[in-house]
Amino acid sequence: MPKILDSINSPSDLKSIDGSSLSELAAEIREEMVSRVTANGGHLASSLGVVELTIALHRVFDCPKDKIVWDVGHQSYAHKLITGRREQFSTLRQYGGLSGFTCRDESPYDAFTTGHASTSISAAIGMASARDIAEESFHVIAVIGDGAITGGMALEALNHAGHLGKRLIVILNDNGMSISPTVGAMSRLFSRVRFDRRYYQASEKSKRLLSRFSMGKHFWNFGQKIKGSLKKIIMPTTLWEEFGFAYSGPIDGHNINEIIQALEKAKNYTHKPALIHLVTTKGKGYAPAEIDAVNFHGISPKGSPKKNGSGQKVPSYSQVFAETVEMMAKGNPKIAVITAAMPDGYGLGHMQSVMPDRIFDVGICEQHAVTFAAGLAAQGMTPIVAIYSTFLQRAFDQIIHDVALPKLPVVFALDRGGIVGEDGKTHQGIFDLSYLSLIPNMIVASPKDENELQHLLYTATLCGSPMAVRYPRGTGIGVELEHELKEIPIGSAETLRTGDNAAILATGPSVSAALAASERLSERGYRVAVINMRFVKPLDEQLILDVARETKNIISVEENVLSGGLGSQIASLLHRSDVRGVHLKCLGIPDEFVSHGTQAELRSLYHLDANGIQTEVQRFIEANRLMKLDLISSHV
Ligand SMILES: Cc1ncc(C[n+]2csc(CCOP(=O)(O)OP(=O)(O)O)c2C)c(N)n1
Ligand SMILES: CC(=O)[C@@H](O)[C@H](O)COP(=O)(O)O
Ligand SMILES: [Mg+2]
Repeated sequence: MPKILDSINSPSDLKSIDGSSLSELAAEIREEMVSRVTANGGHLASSLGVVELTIALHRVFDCPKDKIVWDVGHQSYAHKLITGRREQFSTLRQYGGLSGFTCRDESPYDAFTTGHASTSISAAIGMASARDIAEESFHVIAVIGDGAITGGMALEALNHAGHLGKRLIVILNDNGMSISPTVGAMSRLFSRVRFDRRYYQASEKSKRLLSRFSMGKHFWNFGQKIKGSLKKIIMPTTLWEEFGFAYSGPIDGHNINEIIQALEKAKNYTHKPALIHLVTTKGKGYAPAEIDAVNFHGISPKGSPKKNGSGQKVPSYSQVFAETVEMMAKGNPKIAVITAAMPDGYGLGHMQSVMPDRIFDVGICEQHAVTFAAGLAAQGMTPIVAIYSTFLQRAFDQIIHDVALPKLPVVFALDRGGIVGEDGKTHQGIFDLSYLSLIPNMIVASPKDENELQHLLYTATLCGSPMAVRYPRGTGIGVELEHELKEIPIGSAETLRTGDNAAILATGPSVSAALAASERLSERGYRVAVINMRFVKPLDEQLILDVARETKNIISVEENVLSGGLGSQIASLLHRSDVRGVHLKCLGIPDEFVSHGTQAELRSLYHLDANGIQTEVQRFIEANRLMKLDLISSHV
């Protein structure tokens, strides 16, 4: 039987189908998402939860003239399917394929480029303000989850929106979940509204009462008063109305007709922003995701786990981080861990269950997380801030002003440093070595393997300065984990292989790739040293200058932008040390955003895998040899 979805090539096709077929369409969209995402990986549960909302939005509004801003954008799969990208949907998150988030370059229906949380309301107010200045008349709708709305930016934006009083619709998609269950006082308030049957009943009763009183203005006012006092009994403050929004909810977010009615009503608020509170189920319609929304938030394509030399499963860097931190916290009562809504990504579930008072999940609030950690450190604690490399960008000033300037000993554990893969441009952790190294008092380290990760974390808790340890997404390289934690001298590099033709100075996961490249080069007669630059700041200056003088050919390798990273710091060292006749080649990410694809594909693209490094080093040595020969012959 032909599918309704196959006939939807744009939102106008959706508008032309009969209202009674919309539930069937929702089921088809879910089927398509489940089959593709379980095969290729991606963010499944969030997208499943907003299928009815997406259909309702595209029925009621006229995109791309009207603007829908999806917060984070990880829930936009149904939107992509409806807005002309159905045929490319199988390429989602693959190299050259569709992005996993909304992206202005990808489609005119993607009003805003997203990936990081809590931006939607700010962007939507900006669009609404531009519209009003230009005297245009489209609608702007921000769709934000109960997790993302706890982010500082969202709260700042609500404050601004209430002040401006512009026409704008905010849809709160409340499913009780961030990646893990949503935390915080706001989420407590939402769950009271969600689960308090009295509120539903009270609002139903007040609706009936109001309809009776609707004959005259006097009665209408009286009815509003009753409604107001009922709300006050159940919700101590009518939060949204106090913020200056017209509030409607809670609404069943899986009932298309109810959503459509609420949207139609919200369209008519012309001098005030409107907020619609939808209650949805994360993972809706796919039992495994409804039961386990945490693990179905984002899923990987099926793959077999990597094994180490003795056939055991190789742990991920995140697992090693979590085990090390828990072990250190057991022996040191000063250690506390702070996560910004990512306990699962960091593997902190076990520690949360056995030491709940030593882990603080602050919600999607990276800026607050950092200054909160500074407060802990100011009182003698040793806080470990566990924030992915890309999300820590949010807290740049907090790192400088609240941590580094007073030299508070805060440990930053940056998971997902370097190339992360399928999440793409918004999520690659390729700026951290630069943005952290430029900050005075900051120590920046990156382990060559999972064993060194645990030692560097231990070192960070002892060093008495702010220190960042950045490590990659995925499994370790399969080395044995030493049982005793060791302190590594700050700023010390490590020579892993000697050689006098060239020296590769690599950091993080690039070290093992450099070792493999050097081994292959030795088979071709090249003697190439490999140095593990486990500290990017401070650099082991003496070792670098020694190998530079000996080999004359230095190649730096890092999964970071070239600007301000390891290579540029080595260049600056060579320059200020006045070392003559040394050639330097820097491998890393050029001045561009790195798209989505597998980590292997992207490393290969930027010549950051063993093959790429081998080719680059060989070419570099040969070019410099030729140059030397040229110089000699021109002198003869
Ligand atoms: C600044 C930032 N911090 C953390 C994340 C990681 N993250 C992505 S989605 C998400 C949960 C969002 O929850 P919610 O907004 O309620 O959406 P839901 O998945 O429940 O639909 C988190 C923590 C992010 N994308 N951006
Ligand atoms: C949408 C988002 O920001 C997160 O879900 C992120 O994709 C998680 O990344 P990991 O899968 O690497 O934990
Ligand atoms: Mg949510």
